[in-house]
Amino acid sequence: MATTLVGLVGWRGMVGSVLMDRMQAEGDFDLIEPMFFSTSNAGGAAPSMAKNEKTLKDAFDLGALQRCDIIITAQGGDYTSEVFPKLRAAGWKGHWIDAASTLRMKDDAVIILDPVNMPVIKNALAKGGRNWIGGNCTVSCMLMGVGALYKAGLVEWMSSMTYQAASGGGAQHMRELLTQFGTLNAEVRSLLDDPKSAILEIDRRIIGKQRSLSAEEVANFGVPLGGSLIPWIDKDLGNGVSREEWKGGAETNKILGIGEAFGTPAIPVDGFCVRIGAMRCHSQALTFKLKKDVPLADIEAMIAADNDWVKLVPNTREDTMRDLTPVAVTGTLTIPVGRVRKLAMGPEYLGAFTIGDQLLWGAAEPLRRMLRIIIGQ
Ligand SMILES: NC(=O)C1=CN([C@@H]2O[C@H](COP(=O)(O)OP(=O)(O)OC[C@H]3O[C@@H](n4cnc5c(N)ncnc54)[C@H](OP(=O)(O)O)[C@@H]3O)[C@@H](O)[C@H]2O)C=CC1
Ligand SMILES: N[C@@H](CC(=O)OP(=O)(O)O)C(=O)O
Repeated sequence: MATTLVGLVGWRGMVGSVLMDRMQAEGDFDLIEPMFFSTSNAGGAAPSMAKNEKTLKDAFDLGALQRCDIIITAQGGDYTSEVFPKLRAAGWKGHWIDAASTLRMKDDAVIILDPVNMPVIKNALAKGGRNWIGGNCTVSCMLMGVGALYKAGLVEWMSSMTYQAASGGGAQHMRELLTQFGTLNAEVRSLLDDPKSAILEIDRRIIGKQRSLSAEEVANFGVPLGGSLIPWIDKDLGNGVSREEWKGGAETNKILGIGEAFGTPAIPVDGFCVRIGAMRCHSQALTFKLKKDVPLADIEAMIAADNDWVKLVPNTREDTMRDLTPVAVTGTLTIPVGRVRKLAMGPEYLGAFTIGDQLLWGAAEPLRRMLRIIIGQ
């Protein structure tokens, strides 16, 4: 059988680079013939993973794209909006695997997170599905951690309070955060060097600096993030809900194959999404109302056994501080779930805290795994 020709668009961006690393680490390139595309450097040299197609193709060249059996894109929503409809209109029947949110809620698209929703993916594949979209990073990381409770039909509702990293906004946001930290540090460096300096003077200078950062210094986030937080992520839907918060409910249900579109009642999922000064891990505090009182040990066992990446962190101070932080999780596929305990509201109320690297399970990993599912490896 001819090797599957896979078009790669957005491979040098932040999500794309993580995707390339993972594909190389897992030997995915051994199974495919890659064709690399660019929106800015068509004709340039393709990266070292190229085999027969050694030059970059124009990412807007429908003819070149149509040659591909599968296209994986991490180029962004604008690219998807521009190219995808034209490709389908031109009769292209290949598989489209996409990191952007543009197509997620379309009826003919599946949000891919196979350790959680393999049955939904398999069912769509059997029916001829061809549009496979990575989920919102916060939702994907949450479901990798506590999907077991949903699969067991135990969740009446869930509320999540998130602590989302700068990387969710893109590379420039990560740079801006670090630049702000540097500016703030420089503002009080001499006072920090002097152990006898007054902390309230340091505090006064820091807030003064934060409030006077130039427009350039907050160009990406809009307001200071270093030493602060921003309780709004993504667009304002006009009803008091941010688009990131809306995705929590809409995407969780769609991933699980429940809700109106599937003829079953949706599970209410809601909360507040907050940007904090972490680099690339999204953390979230979860509150569940369970349908019944389940012993804590059974809940812990269910979570721990759900998939190969989830890691139950014992609810102790020491374990939490060692294993349940963005610093511990960054760059790994491990999804720790800790602080699991019954809440004071009653035996059906469960609390948990989970963290995921939003560029791995939150973006790149589901895409390369979908490629493997399609090619049957
Ligand atoms: N950031 C995130 O956390 C997540 C992002 N996504 C989605 O993934 C998509 C891409 O996001 P992200 O990877 O952050 O975007 P980037 O801005 O890092 O990359 C997007 C494209 O920008 C071009 N580009 C221009 N200058 C540079 C440069 N200096 N270095 C690298 N690339 C450059 C590249 O295209 P070219 O090579 O053609 O010039 C690249 O493919 C978005 O749709 C986003 O919604 C999904 C989940 C999480
Ligand atoms: N909105 C997420 C990142 C992201 O790209 O999400 P989505 O793939 O749903 O657009 C964040 O800012 O943390």
